[in-house]
Amino acid sequence: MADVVWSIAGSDSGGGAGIQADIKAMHSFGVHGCTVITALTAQNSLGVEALNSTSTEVIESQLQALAIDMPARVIKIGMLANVQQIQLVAEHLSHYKAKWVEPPLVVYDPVAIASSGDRLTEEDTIDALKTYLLPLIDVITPNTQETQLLTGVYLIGPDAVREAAQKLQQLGVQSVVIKGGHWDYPKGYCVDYCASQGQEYWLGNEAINTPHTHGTGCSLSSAIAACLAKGYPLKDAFILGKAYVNKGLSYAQRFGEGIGPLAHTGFPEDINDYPQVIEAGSWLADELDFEQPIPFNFAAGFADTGGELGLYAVVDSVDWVEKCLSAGVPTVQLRVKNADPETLEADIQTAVTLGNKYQGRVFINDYWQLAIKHGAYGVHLGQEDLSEANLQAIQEAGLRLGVSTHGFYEMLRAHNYRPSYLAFGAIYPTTTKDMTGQIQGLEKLSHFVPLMAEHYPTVAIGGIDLSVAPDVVKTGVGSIAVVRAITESNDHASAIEQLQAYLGNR
Ligand SMILES: Cc1ncc(COP(=O)(O)OP(=O)(O)O)c(N)n1
Ligand SMILES: Cc1nc(C(=O)O)sc1CCOP(=O)(O)O
Ligand SMILES: [Mg+2]
Repeated sequence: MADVVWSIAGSDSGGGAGIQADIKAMHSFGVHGCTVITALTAQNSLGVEALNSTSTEVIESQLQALAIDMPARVIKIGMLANVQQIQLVAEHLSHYKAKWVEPPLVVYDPVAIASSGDRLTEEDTIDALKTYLLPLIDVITPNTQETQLLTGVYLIGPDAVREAAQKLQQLGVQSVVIKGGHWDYPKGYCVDYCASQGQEYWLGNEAINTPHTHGTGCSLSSAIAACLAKGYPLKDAFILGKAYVNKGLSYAQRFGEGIGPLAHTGFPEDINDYPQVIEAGSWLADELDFEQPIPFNFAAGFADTGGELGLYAVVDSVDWVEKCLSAGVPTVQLRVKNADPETLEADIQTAVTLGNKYQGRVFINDYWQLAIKHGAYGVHLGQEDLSEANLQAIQEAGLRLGVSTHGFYEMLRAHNYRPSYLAFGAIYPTTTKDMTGQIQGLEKLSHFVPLMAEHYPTVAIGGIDLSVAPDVVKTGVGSIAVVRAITESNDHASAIEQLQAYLGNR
């Protein structure tokens, strides 16, 4: 079932929404889209002229044909035209979830009203949706009107959005993405929301000024479905879906007399199409009245490193700091876990002194106060540390700040802080640290690097050794960070020499 996604939805004869949009969006993300057509709409850029629902027999035969040969990793559902269709699809989904060896994830875009304002489902479907379908849904992606229709909550501000999402979760939906295309707060911006597994994610960007928005909702949910099929976590699929739609709106054009369709333009490669992660301190947070943590330590813009970091050794003792620096490693991190409080401060001080002696960059992991106190070159922090460390103090002391990221969401979150470099991990499985569920692979690394290389030195970490280093370097990443490839090699000086040769003059 590798990367197969089904779309159970209506056909749009105008080619802009429904099945047609779904297939194009899925193709853009490199998954194979299959279709189960629930209705044939006679539609153009001016509106819906006729809606011909498919019979339940015809839907069932399409489902059966696919189930026996091309089971889906993710099933995306769009328009279901009547109660019979809802019941039939729900029965099949229950069966797949109970019986398939790899049960599919289900993404539901509750298409009730077309962007032209035409209603696309019969009036009595809402109760059936709540009873039969919603309890089977992993991710629902309603727009403002659909959210209001399903929950009765009017989306007048962020708290109302949270309340509506909770109501949908009480109806059995696992995760909720509420599309903000129709809100206008803050004025001129488009803000979207995702609630999943007890976490919330807010994304925002300036609204893209085009009348050609037909198919936006179908495309967003198909992009999310495709990314989930590729194994991306929902927060990353949410980011990519939003970037895809932003790019599609920028390139959208008219084909008839009315509203043109979103353009389908492949994987979003330009950072300007990506939304901002909204969190306290970030650009839209004040407008949305986000509560600020106490103490509030947000800071953005850190001292620069003067270029790429080259070979980056991550080691747990001052002995290793010296061995690496003396063998010519340009960047070394002292990463001491379960530190002995008796020796920690002296070790940090020694590491800083060694950095000065060998003219290498020495970063201190975690212990930012001691790094400031002893004038380290820089500090390396994880995502959790960003909310807790005193970033203003690090910035004022002129230390460089490196930040770990694991995926697109964390990458864009780190971008809010404008750190000195970004690390992407874990590229491969590693035994040095538990990175379960966070392995990125080379394909994602080759998206991260061009998105961020204009703004930052880039670092790849996790499972990198001599055998894979040449592939990692081919992505264009500026630095490779390694633990075991140096500390567990038989001959660390020769491992260092080889890794540096792969990196060339980076
Ligand atoms: C270069 C580099 N990248 C990532 C990490 C991981 O840092 P963090 O997320 O803070 O996790 P710990 O290292 O503290 O376990 C790193 N140390 N260095
Ligand atoms: C410390 C660390 N951080 C990672 C991340 O992805 O953030 S992966 C990792 C371990 C790297 O060790 P090795 O080179 O031995 O695989
Ligand atoms: Mg850390």
